[in-house]
Amino acid sequence: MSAIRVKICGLTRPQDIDAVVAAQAAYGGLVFFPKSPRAVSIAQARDLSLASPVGLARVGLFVNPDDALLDAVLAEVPLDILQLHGTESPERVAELRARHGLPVMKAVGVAGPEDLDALTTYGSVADMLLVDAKPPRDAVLPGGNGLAFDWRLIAGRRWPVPWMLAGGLTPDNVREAILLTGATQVDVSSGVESAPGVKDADAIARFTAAAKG
Ligand SMILES: O=C(O)c1ccccc1N[C@@H]1O[C@H](COP(=O)(O)O)[C@@H](O)[C@H]1O
Repeated sequence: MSAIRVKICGLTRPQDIDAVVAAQAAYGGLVFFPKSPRAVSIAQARDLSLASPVGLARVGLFVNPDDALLDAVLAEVPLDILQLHGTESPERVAELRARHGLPVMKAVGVAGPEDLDALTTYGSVADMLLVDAKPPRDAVLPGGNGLAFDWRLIAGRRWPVPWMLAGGLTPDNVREAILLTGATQVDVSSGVESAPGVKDADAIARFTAAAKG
């Protein structure tokens, strides 16, 4: 069996959970960022979380969340991992990890070699790293833009914690990305959609099959 673990991010409907489970993805992501076309309400997220089978890790994606938002979500929605996709400092990552008792995956945007130091810094406070493309300066979303970075920048790089590769991955390029970077975990959002915010079950199946080789 392949050791590659796949995260499908931005699930909004019960049939998305079915597709993720059928494709044997390891993680399902729920987006708590109102500007995203994939944003879910707390009620929606609760239903999706409760419909997730044991074995599918439920990841809550937040962008610079304040304590009130996290408290409101976590009071209602069972989550297994917090994904921080904003400009949270290392101190804030450590604080949220301790405060909520959940593993934290910190996203770090990469565009050039100068961005790699941040991975080392966050690798000492987070439980997992998400190595994503740095968003364009004028982007509305800090992720989920379907934008890839130059994978050669991290080829063969390792950090003290597990990590996932993200950014512009698709069923057509994920295998090459894995082979080039050595990633054992991959994350996708827009690359498995038929329209912004609408997941495509067939694309999810093709993505996971390609990732797992
Ligand atoms: O998916 C979103 O809408 C989103 C919003 C805000 C921050 C991050 C978001 N998604 C994450 O971005 C990466 C890459 O996405 P894509 O595959 O390039 O579309 C992925 O890690 C998502 O978890």
